[in-house]
Amino acid sequence: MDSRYDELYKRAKAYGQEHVLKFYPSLSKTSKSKLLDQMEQLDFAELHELFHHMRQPLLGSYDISPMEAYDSEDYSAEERRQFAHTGWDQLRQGKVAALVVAGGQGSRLGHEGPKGTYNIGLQSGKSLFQLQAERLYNLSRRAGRTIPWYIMTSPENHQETVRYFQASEYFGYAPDDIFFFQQNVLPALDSLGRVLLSAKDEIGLTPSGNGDVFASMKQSGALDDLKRRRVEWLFYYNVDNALIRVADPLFVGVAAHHNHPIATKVVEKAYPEEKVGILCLKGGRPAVVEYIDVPKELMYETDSSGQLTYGLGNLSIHLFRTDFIERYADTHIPYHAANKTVKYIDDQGHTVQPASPNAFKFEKFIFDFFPLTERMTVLKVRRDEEFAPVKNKECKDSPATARRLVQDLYKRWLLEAGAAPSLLESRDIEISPLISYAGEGLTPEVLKVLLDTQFN
Ligand SMILES: CC(=O)N[C@H]1[C@@H](OP(=O)(O)O)O[C@H](CO)[C@@H](O)[C@@H]1O
Repeated sequence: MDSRYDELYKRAKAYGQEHVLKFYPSLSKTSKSKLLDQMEQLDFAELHELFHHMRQPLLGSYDISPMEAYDSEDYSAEERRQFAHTGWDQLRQGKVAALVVAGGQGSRLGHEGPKGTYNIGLQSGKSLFQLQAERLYNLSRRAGRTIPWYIMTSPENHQETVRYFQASEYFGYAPDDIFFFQQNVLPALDSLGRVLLSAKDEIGLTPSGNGDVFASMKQSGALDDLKRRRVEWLFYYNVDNALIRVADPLFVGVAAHHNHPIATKVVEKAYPEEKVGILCLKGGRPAVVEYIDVPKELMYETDSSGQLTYGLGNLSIHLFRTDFIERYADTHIPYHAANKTVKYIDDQGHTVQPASPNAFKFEKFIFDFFPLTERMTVLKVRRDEEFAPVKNKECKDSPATARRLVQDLYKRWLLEAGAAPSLLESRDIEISPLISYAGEGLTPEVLKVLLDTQFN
């Protein structure tokens, strides 16, 4: 055995994890060094700490109070104009970039491949990535300046994502203006806190959550790139929202006007059990309580007007000021533990596929950065204009519901632009984001072309 092995064995043993080397003697030379490389990346002390502290409840209902939000529907036409003007100014000056967290696979939707490559079934067959790219392209063209796009993948889908963009010629983007980087990973632990092996020569690793995004940006050079470009606002969003208004100028304008380090968009929850986190104050500071953690009594609590007291749903649409990211990229935010079913290799070397949860996965959540600022801008928007999540194969938040939401919005835009209702009654017309970002620009000429090309 070599000295590298000895050193790592000692390190692992100090934390009761030496079983990961159980099959080492029987491994090939390549497998041996692969396993040792993996071990070198592990922080055994951190894993120990994580396991032994996760049982303490992360939050209780004490300390939580409702939060105030600006309602975009309450803005006058003049205010909207002003905010949009400010936002466009920021875009024109190159002060805005977009960041999509896209580490997930489409497996829950029955799609083999990165979730962003999933097509929700619009006539055009455009993928989620393509819809986003075209919205960004539309804004970039009008701003006279490309909006840099940061794409966080996972080790599982990185190559496929990059290849997909290459094959699509980056949807018209200059490859230099898209920055791919991978999210961090860490091992899953069994009920005794032992690291699980996914093969005799491999430690099972799972993504460490969207809350690690700034750390990953820093490690990958994406943060330096952001600074080099003098970006001031980073528009953060989830890959799975088919109606995402990427880099929305109005939102940027509102955020820049108030100039708190973070701004976020919310919607009124559709029903109390909806699987969205809730925006609130915790100990007087901005926070999100994730849906799995919301205590029942808070979930159903209503105010004197019958509205949910905690009804501000988190859309995963945030703006972060770059100086905030820089300052806090290395700050430790807590891990959330989840009990999951994880396939593993047992001590005899057999593959085990458990029938019930056997392991803990650990994730950081992006919104745990919120309490680091005393105040943030919260903007309530219209759900039917901005939120069409694709999470499940069927029923709620599925491709079918998302597609309906997208088509209904297009229909409203067309009606507002003067299309005859009878024309749209039983048919869907798709509006390319290259033509309209948020319903603008649908002149009679454009309408005519749209109707002609899609009806004939
Ligand atoms: C950790 C995290 O970011 N959770 C977010 C995120 O949920 P997921 O179920 O992880 O997609 O997106 C939701 C909106 O789609 C938001 O309500 C929730 O709080």
